[in-house]
This record gives sequence, structure tokens and C-alpha cells, in this order.
Amino acid sequence: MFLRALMGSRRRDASFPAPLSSLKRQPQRWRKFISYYRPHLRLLAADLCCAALVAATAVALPLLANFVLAHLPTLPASQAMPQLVGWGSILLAVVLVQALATYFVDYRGHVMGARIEAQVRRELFEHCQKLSFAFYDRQRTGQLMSRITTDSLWLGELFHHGPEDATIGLLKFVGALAVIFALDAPTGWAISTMIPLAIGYAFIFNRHMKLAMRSSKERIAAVNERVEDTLSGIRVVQSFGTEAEEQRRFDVENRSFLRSRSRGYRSEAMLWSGMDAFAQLVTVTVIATGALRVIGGEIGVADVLTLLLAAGVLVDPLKRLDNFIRLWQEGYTGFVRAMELLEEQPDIGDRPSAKALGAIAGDVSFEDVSFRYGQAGPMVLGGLSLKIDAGEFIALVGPSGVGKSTLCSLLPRFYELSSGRITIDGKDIRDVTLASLRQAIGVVQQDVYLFAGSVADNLRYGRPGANQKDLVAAARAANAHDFIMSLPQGYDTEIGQRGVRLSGGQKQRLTIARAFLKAPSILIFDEATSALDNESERAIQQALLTLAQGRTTIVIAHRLSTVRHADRILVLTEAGIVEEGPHDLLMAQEGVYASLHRLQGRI
Ligand SMILES: Nc1ncnc2c1ncn2[C@@H]1O[C@H](COP(=O)(O)OP(=O)(O)OP(=O)(O)O)[C@@H](O)[C@H]1O
Repeated sequence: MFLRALMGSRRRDASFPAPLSSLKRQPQRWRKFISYYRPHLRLLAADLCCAALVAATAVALPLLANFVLAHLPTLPASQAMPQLVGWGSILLAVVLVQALATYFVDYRGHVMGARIEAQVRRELFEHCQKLSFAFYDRQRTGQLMSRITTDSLWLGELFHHGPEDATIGLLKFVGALAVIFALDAPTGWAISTMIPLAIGYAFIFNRHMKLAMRSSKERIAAVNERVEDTLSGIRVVQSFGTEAEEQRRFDVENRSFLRSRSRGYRSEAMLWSGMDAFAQLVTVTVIATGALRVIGGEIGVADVLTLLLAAGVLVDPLKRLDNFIRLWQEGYTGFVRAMELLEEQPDIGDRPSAKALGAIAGDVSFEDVSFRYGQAGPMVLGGLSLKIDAGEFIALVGPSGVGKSTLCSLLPRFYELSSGRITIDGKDIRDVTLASLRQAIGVVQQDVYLFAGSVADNLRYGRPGANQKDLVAAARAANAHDFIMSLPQGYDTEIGQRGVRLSGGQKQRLTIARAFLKAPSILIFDEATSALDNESERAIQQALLTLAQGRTTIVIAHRLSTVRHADRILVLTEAGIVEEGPHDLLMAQEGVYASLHRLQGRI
């Protein structure tokens, strides 16, 4: 059905892309990651300067404290007091500078991260709109939504905290270690021997966390997908009473997510407790070696206090390493998942030499057209040829599943031909820009898709700049004006998600009105299969005939009453077009068309 083509089939492949190609793309991804900073270089530089200031002030504090503690007690009280006030003021100033730098880093740095996150999300959304029907046939909306929304939530944090935390952490660590070595090299060596152990430990659990993060992102995407699927089909679920089964399927995904999350937390807890223990161990080492050195008379108590303060600065980045790794893993796996989607090449696009289609008469020609869904799918259309004159009204009839909708989705290039060519006014549709091609073609689909919003918003989808007069004219032509006026707020009535507050016939008339506003030169009308009452059916048929005037029209007809007015009826079967001509001629032939007609009991 054409609906299947427009809304996506439920047959889907595994996730994209293959892991190997994913690995090969790592360098490109790093380049891409860095490129996101380009528009924010000044902010990034200011952020990093402030981050360096935060680290420098943190390292400066133990040094200043050492000076105050070691120097002032040696002075007489009359000199010590004014000096204490002076040094106290300096210490306060350092604290103030640190607070201001932290404020800048926290506020402006986060804003920078959020801007990049918004940019990535924008690119993802824009890119998704370019991907073809074939891509959506393979993918699940819930999974895609997860990549665009949930995954990108951590991107801002990563883009902000990534460079900033690394700068602060590294400078604090190196600075504090230098202070410790300068004050007492043996204590410095004692601490240094422990560092490789801590790094090795962090490295191992970093790997565990990375795997767990990737897995929980995939699992939450599966939960999203389930929610999306069930809630979109809630009417079917409730009418079949399959709530318990849906709940069971949801629970499976949800439990799987919980398990992967728990694995992640276990690695995180191991990392956190390990790093915390390491930090305490450093403090104990400083106290032990400091005490030994004081007993030996090599350093004073003030030095031990300074060493302890410096050790506090040194272990601070290590204590926060788990946060940093978590942020990095969450953010980077989200980034990779976003990039995988961005790397998905739209398989239908403009050729470099493509030109706008321009004004057309509307001659359409299918020349030896073959098509299959996917590379391994069965051939749906094999070598079909068909000429439609400008302004002609064509009706496509035939058994279900022979490819009527498929044929129609090839014309606006929703899918790319496997072989053959299609021309409009003699121009190959692959030589014109997609935008101009689709502008020239209006599609009224069988299962109407309306957006949440007002009637007017939905009509304006046909022509964004249309004024109220245009809307009313189009609605009148589509026999929709009267029912719109009977709605509580007329054209401003909210119609609910997918137009749930309207009847099937009303929805279809709205889409016809939408097509009127678009005023395409070529019209494809996929007639609704579901039965409408006689009045609705007549209203729609009248609207269709008005809309078809002066346009090349292809109707996929399910009710043969629709096709009586057609200039030419084409009977499509698995063998191709087996009969063609106006209604009376085909009836007289007593072939497939006549028997279909008889089946519908219309003779
Ligand atoms: N997106 C898709 N992916 C894979 N196969 C598809 C897809 N859409 C349709 N098909 C298959 O292609 C064949 C032709 O389908 P199509 O919808 O074009 O038939 P149709 O003649 O319009 O049917 P109907 O009268 O029931 O609407 C069918 O076998 C169908 O299963």
C-alpha cells in the first residue's frame, strides 16, 4: 500500500552501521568533535583560562599557607599582626579570584556546551529529514528519537567539562605534585610510586564503564522504541486487549536496561571506591612520611601541614576521576551514536548537475522501470513502461500487492529505481533537484497524516504563506469548509495528534484541501481503502475531480466507482499492465477489470 511506503514498513534490519566501518571512522570523528568548538573559540579560550586560574589558585593556596605558617610565627607579635592582616587579605583575594573563575567556568562554560549540544541535535534532526524512505523502512522511530534526544543530553556536559575538567585536573595534579616535590622530595617520591597503580586501576574500570554505557544507551533506545510503538498504536492495543502482552514486552526491555545500568553502576562504584581509597592512602602516606621527616628534623610541622594541603589538591582530580570518566563515557558514546546517524548517507539526493524542474506541462513517462525494495528483496515492478499525457486522469487498479503504490512512490523519488528511467516533460527525474520535483507533485495518501495543531496549521502545510482567504478557497474546493466551520473554533480548532478528533472522511478532505493549496502540476491520489459513508465518499470524489482539473492525475483506486471518470484505467497485475482504456471499453473487453468490477458487485 502507498501508506506503507509513506509511513514506513515494519520490516527492519539490524542497527547501523557495521562495527568495522565504525572503527575506521574514529579519526574522522575526533576531527568532527574538535570542529564543533570552532564557532566558540573565544568562549573556549576564556573557559580554559578560567579553568587554569581555578587550578593555579588551588595550588597557590597551600604555598601561601606554608609561607604564613612557617614565616609569621618567627616574627615578634607587633610585626606578625599587620603581616597576618596583609597575608590574610592576599589569601582572601586568591579565594575570590578562584570563586569568580569557577563561576565563569560553571556558567559560560556550560552555556558553550549547551550551544554545541543544541547544534548537534539540530544537525541530527536536519539530517534525519534528508534520509530516504528506504532508511526509515529499516529503522525504528523510537531508536532514532533516542539518538536525537536522550543521547545528546550528555553531549553538552562532555563538550563543556571535557576540556575544562581535563585542564583543571591536570594542572592541579602537576602543580600540587611540584609543590610537594619542592617542599620534600622523599614524600613526593612516596606518592609518585602509587600513581601508576591508580591510573592502571582507573584504566581497567574505564573500559568496563565504556561497555556498560554503550549497552545501556542501546537498551534505553529499545525501551523508547517500545514506548513509542505501544503508545502510537494504543487504540489497537486497547481494542485487542493486548495491554498485558505489551506490558510483558516492555518489562523485558526495561529489565534489560536495568541490568545494563546496574553493571554500569558496579563499575562506577568500583572506580569511585578505588579512587577514594587511593586519595586516603595518599593522605596517610603524607602523614606517615611527614611525621618521620619531622622526627628526623628535616622539615617542620608547618611543612607537613602544607604537604597535607597540597596532597588534598593533588588527590582532588583523582577523586573526581570517576565523574570525569563517567561524563566522558556517557558523552562520547552519545557522540558516537549521533555521528553514526550523521554518517548515514542519504541514498537519494541531488546530482551535482541537477537543475530545478521549473514550470511543467505534466507529461509523465515510465520507461522500462524495474524496482525492488532493498538489494535482496523480490522484484516488485519488472520492466514497466507507461506514458501519461499532461492533464490526463489515470486510474490504477489491480489486485493488492502488485505494486500500484510502489509505482507512485517512484515518481517523487521516495525510492530510487533499480533500473529504467522516469521522465517528466522529457526530463529524467534524477536530473532535476529533489525539492523542485516534489514541489511539482502533490500526494494525497490513503492513511492521512495530519500534524498536531489547528486545522489552519495543517492546511498551511500545503503552502506556508497562505492567507485565510486561500485557506477557505481550498477548503471549499475540497468540500471541507462546511465541516470545518461546524468545529468549535472553525479553522483554529486543534485536531489532536494525527487528527484524532476528526473522522476518516474529514481527514481525507483536509489533505485534499492541503493539496489544493500546494497546487501541484501532478497529483497522486491514493484512495482510502476503508469504507466511507456514501455522503463522505461523494464529497471526496467531487473534491478529487475538482482538484484533478488541469493536472496530470494518477489515482490508485480501491473503489471502482472512482475510476468511471478516468480518461484511462490501467489494470496492473504481476504480469505488468494487462489492460488499459476507459471504463466502457474495459467492461466490454470482459477481462480482469470487468471481473474485478463484478467482484465489487457494482454491475
Ligand atoms: N517499504 C517496503 N519494503 C519492502 N517491501 C515492500 C514495501 N512496501 C511494499 N512492499 C512490497 O511490495 C509489493 C507491492 O506493494 P504495494 O504497496 O506497491 O502494492 P499495492 O498494489 O499498492 O497494494 P494495495 O492495493 O494493497 O495497496 C508488496 O509485495 C509489498 O509487500
